[in-house]
Amino acid sequence: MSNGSESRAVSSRPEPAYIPAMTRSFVKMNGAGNDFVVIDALGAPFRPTQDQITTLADRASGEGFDQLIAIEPSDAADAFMRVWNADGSMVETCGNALRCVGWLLMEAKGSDRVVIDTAAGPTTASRAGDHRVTVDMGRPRLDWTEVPLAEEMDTRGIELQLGPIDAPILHTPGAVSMGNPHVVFFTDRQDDAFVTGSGSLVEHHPLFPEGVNVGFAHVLDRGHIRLRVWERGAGLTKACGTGACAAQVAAVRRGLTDRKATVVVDGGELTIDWDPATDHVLMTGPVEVERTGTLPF
Ligand SMILES: N[C@@H](CCC[C@H](N)C(=O)O)C(=O)O
Repeated sequence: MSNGSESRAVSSRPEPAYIPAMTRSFVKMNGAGNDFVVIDALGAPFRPTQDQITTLADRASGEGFDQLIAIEPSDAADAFMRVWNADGSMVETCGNALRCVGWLLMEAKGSDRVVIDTAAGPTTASRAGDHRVTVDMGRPRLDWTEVPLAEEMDTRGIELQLGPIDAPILHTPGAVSMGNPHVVFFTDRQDDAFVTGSGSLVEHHPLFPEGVNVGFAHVLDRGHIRLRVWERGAGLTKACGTGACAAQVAAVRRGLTDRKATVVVDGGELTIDWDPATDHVLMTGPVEVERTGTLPF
């Protein structure tokens, strides 16, 4: 029969602070086509090198993803979500990943609502149907950079400072932070060559020393925007959640859409509702689990 002194003897053995995982399992997920490798780092720290991330992100030889996501412990929330782009850069947040991580946490906890902390601040995710999640993305920031183009860029400014954009610019472009930085151009030119060429030009422009996500938005009517986004550190993706919020905020500010609109992206649709009562942007969209796997590190 065991007694207190025996158990004390066992627990007093020196133990390592944590036992490093030899391999690590992951869940491959996507939100409207924007895809992620999601790691459970609640029990053991996960700090991949830039080389490991870019190798893993490769769609030909690795698992392939737009962003790598780690779910970490948090004192202030249900979890902390860490985000790396496919190029290995660590960034503030990711809207589509917040829906995926929110869904995973709600499934694990059997709850309908969770709080997820990020480097951009805490967010709340709640169920909005089967494999659908709403995330409260908080208040948009319109003063995130002091460059002359910041809040109300004009077409002449773009020509002078960003180089010619080879497309009709239909409305004044906007700069919006959803915790991460976005510029939004309103144009009906959205072909791959244009989005890739102009997107990479603007992403690396000296006006944006931290880089920027670049949206190309075509307003279809007061309730619909067709959007393609060249993402900082990831290139052209099938969807960008924070980009959809930024496009809708910029469109509302220009009187082009109602406060609630559908943003049509390459991989599906996102509903974006900029609540006038709270000034918060609510994003609703799908969550998909593709498969599970094991990382080699
Ligand atoms: N796909 C994301 C945004 C991911 C980060 C972005 N590329 C950045 O560098 O800020 C989303 O759904 O919001």
